[in-house]
Amino acid sequence: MAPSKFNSAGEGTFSGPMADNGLFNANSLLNSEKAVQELLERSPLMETDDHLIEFSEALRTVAKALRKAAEGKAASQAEAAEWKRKFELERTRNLQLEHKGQSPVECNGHNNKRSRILSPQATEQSERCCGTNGICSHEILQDRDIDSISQMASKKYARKAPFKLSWCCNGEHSDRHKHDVVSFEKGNITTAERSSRQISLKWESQPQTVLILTKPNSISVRILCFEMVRWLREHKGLHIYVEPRVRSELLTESDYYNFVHTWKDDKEIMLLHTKVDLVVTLGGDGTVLWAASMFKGPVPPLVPFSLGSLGFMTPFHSEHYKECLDSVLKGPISITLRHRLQCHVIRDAARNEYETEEPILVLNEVTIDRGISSYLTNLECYCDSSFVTCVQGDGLILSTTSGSTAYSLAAGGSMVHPQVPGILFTPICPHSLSFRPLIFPEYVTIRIQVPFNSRGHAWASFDGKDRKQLAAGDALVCSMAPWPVPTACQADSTNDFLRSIHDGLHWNLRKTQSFDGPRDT
Ligand SMILES: NC(=O)c1ccc[n+]([C@@H]2O[C@H](COP(=O)([O-])OP(=O)(O)OC[C@H]3O[C@@H](n4cnc5c(N)ncnc54)[C@H](O)[C@@H]3O)[C@@H](O)[C@H]2O)c1
Ligand SMILES: Nc1ncnc2c1ncn2[C@@H]1O[C@H](COP(=O)(O)OP(=O)(O)OP(=O)(O)O)[C@@H](O)[C@H]1O
Repeated sequence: MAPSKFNSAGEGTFSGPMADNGLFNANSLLNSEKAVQELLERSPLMETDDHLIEFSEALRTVAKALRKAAEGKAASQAEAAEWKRKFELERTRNLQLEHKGQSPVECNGHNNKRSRILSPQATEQSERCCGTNGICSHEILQDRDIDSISQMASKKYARKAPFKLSWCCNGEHSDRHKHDVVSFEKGNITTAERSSRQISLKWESQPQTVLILTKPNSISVRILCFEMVRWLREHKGLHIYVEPRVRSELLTESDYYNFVHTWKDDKEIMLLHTKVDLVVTLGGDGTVLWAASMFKGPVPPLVPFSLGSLGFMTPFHSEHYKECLDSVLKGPISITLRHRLQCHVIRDAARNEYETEEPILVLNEVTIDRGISSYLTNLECYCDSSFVTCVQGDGLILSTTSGSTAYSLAAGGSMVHPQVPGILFTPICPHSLSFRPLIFPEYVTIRIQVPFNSRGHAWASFDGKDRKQLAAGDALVCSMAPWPVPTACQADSTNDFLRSIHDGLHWNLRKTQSFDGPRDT
């Protein structure tokens, strides 16, 4: 019987009596007399074991040597990379100083033969980076040998292909170089600004006019409004605007409130931002959304007082309204620039785009859903000129980062800090297991198209209001609006955001694990 190459466990065995590594194939040896003979003639088993031990020892030594060599190589590569990095840093810094017309900073090393002029700033820098007795990269990198490396490097640097960066806006290339955002001096791309950072508002002259917007049908809001109007007039001497409804309420209360201004029509509302220094809201998040919706263009700074149940965007407590308003009117105040989305509904029936519908600005989100239709929505989504996906489900939310804690969150979108510029793309009940939410950068334009073969209509709603029907062939085009909503912070943007997700949503609240129990020894 021919010996099998595999044993019953599926492991490979050797077909010959003696395998390459010196191990025996027991089956073939037992089945062959010749093999037994051979075995007897060969060295005893004991001796073979000794050889094996010797061989494995030798292998271990070789492996050790190889490992040592590899470790040594990795260490020297890391060291070389570190020196290269320091060298590049130093060279860039010197080039920048040369560019500004200053001589490069030199360190005052103890054994340095070259004469070096040290500015107090440079000495301070040297002491900070290496201590008075240490060796620092500045010192070593400016020795003669390194100078020649530097010359070589600058020769190499001169061969680097030059380039320019330009910015593309709405499909058109602009030659304007955004040096304020990204610099690209001599082939090195560096980001200067990554986002709008924490913004502080400082009044250059005393605010004169305040608009107070209130949640309707709330007694506590009405009482606070009466009180606040009187205080702002008597203690701050401010002009006060309120909605026509509120003015009637004030006048019903007393003729005293005759000084309060209001408006008659939409035309006057359009001009409000030119008259009003500050907007105060008394209500919940809905009142902030309401206030934002009144301004179709620039929005004055908003001071939102919390008189609702949740209050993600309302960090000020109404009990302390005098202290809060005092400090806001004095300034400076930290503000959160809340980006808005600008939405256009484009009707297939219209002769040209933007013909009939005014753009709508949203602070939270625009939602396209199936409304009362019982059919699955079918929405084709494009980002600039690229096809994104087809939404088949209950609908889609295009949200700002401020709105990330509202409907988008309920639909599974991520929470995003409101200062992050971006557009959240969150499906509502998608009929697909793999449809995860996306976040697009702020410069894109998103187009949601109801296909011509759609079974039902879709409905768009803007910050939960103003529902508009979208028929087959209609589209909604959405991009970042140029007018954000500046809201005053209680502390700062990040602190307020974290406080709202902790207090409002009880985010990641869990009982702390007790100290006693199993632990690592
Ligand atoms: N399933 C949901 O979670 C759901 C459904 C519909 C609408 N909404 C949200 O309601 C908003 C309209 O608010 P409203 O007060 O006029 O209606 P509303 O009175 O129905 O209140 C909706 C709730 O959403 C909260 N909210 C609003 N904006 C928020 C934000 N940016 N972050 C966290 N929570 C926020 C409000 O405080 C309120 O508790 C819509 O823009 C939408 O985001 C949520
Ligand atoms: N000045 C206003 N005029 C008309 N409607 C308003 C005005 N202010 C707020 N609203 C609407 O009233 C509704 C409730 O407002 P808001 O969310 O501020 O109060 P709330 O529901 O008590 O607060 P919360 O949602 O935190 O519980 C919202 O739909 C909002 O759009």
